[in-house]
Amino acid sequence: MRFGLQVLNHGIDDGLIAEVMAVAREFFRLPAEEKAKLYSDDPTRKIRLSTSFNVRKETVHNWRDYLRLHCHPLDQFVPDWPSNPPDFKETISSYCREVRALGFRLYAAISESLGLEASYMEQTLGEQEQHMAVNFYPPCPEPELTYGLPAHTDPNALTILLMDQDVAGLQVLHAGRWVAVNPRPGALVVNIGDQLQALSNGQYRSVWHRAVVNSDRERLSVASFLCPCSGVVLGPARKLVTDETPAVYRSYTYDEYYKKFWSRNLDQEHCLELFRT
Ligand SMILES: O=C(O)CCC(=O)C(=O)O
Ligand SMILES: [Fe+2]
Repeated sequence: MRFGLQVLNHGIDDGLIAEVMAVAREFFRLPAEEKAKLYSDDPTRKIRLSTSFNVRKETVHNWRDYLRLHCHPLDQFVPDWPSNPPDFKETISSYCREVRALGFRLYAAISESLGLEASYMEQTLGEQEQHMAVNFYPPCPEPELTYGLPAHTDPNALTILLMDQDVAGLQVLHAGRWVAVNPRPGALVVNIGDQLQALSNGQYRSVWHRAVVNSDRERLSVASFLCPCSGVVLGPARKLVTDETPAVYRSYTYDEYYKKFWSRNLDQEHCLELFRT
């Protein structure tokens, strides 16, 4: 399956995963006045609490609150993270380190599966930024009228998603149909992002996914995004471009891509379509 998968033997301790979900839940239970200090609708902020997807662009809002954090290098960003709940910084930092290492192991496996050097993705994508979205979907009185997150693909390279063990909500588009991804105890969901689709010259597909909400239970998810640095030049790996398989995408910098992504709304055509040769 070349678009997304659930990994079970990921090597991240179950206890740590449970702690991450617990501090995330506690964070969203803080009084609104305390959380309000972190509110911003500016997507360039390195820490911000926001709602919906991109409140500056969209006309229909989504039923989601989220805390977005930059996570690498940790010592640069952690001091500005919430100090309440008290173990937030430590728990989330430990998890960020583990997720990064897992992401790099997945890069090696993906590179080799394409016939590239194991180090190809990691080297090409460069010293990567790592972002996190802690998503909180409150119960929604009219869930048929909106989404938690509408259909989108992730603009980065690879996303590792920790989902609520008790409440389902993620759906992926598979063969033209929306399929629910039911949480499996201890599993992490790995979504291929747009940049791996480009680097693999379309052999890997960044997965269309969305989050639905429900009327009686809140739901949490913690998405970790590995993202190329902004100046990195991206495009199909040279070895994958042949007479039979010409380059599907032109080369571009991640900065150019990311700006394009955030200048649009979700639910439009795949952003990568705008980078075809
Ligand atoms: O909540 C989910 O399961 C999906 C979250 C997601 O797709 C994202 O944060 O990009
Ligand atoms: Fe996503």
